[in-house]
Amino acid sequence: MQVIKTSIEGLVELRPKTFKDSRGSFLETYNQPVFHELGITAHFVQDNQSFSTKGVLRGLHFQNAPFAQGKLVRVITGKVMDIAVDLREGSPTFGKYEAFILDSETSNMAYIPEGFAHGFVALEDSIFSYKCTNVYNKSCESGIIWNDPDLNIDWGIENPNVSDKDQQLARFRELFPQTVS
Ligand SMILES: Cc1cn([C@H]2C[C@H](O)[C@@H](COP(=O)(O)OP(=O)(O)O[C@H]3O[C@@H](C)C(=O)[C@@H](O)[C@H]3O)O2)c(=O)[nH]c1=O
Repeated sequence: MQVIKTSIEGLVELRPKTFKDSRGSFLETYNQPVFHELGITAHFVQDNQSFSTKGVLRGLHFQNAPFAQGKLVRVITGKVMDIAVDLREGSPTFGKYEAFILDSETSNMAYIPEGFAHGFVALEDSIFSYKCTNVYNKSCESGIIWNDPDLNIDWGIENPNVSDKDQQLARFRELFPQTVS
């Protein structure tokens, strides 16, 4: 398992070793002792899967305490651009984001700790799979509008397919008024 650090503390890309033979391929997507050794000691309690057609954008989502979620994300088929925004107050990279291209060919993953908003856009029809460190809690759901002008995320797409719910999400400066000048 190769770990690639990002400019944001705690946010990493993971590249598992894939074993290929005449039958196909094999890889470990999660191995607790290995992850612990890599410094990812999160305890996962829920696994999710979604399917998105090309052009679908989901996010930017997070859950508030006490149901904040760390996420280990990857695609099973297809390709997405995955976005994680640092919302940890006091973090030197607060309000900054990182983008990952996740695809089934490289089987790479991203580990997104608690305290981040998360979203992705499907660059192909994609099955997206992720482990979470906390369970779903509807009343703790929150999010930021995908095209927020303060976050200024380059999604690389003009008119993504966004759910009605996600189109109603708040602006970054509405949620964090004290941190935006
Ligand atoms: C996230 C979630 C949704 N649901 C239900 C609620 C709703 O009826 C239906 C679809 O929910 P959503 O539209 O919120 O699904 P989706 O937009 O795929 O939500 C996900 O987006 C990505 C970007 C994330 O980071 C995830 O944490 C999660 O928020 O599934 C659950 O039952 N359990 C869950 O854990």
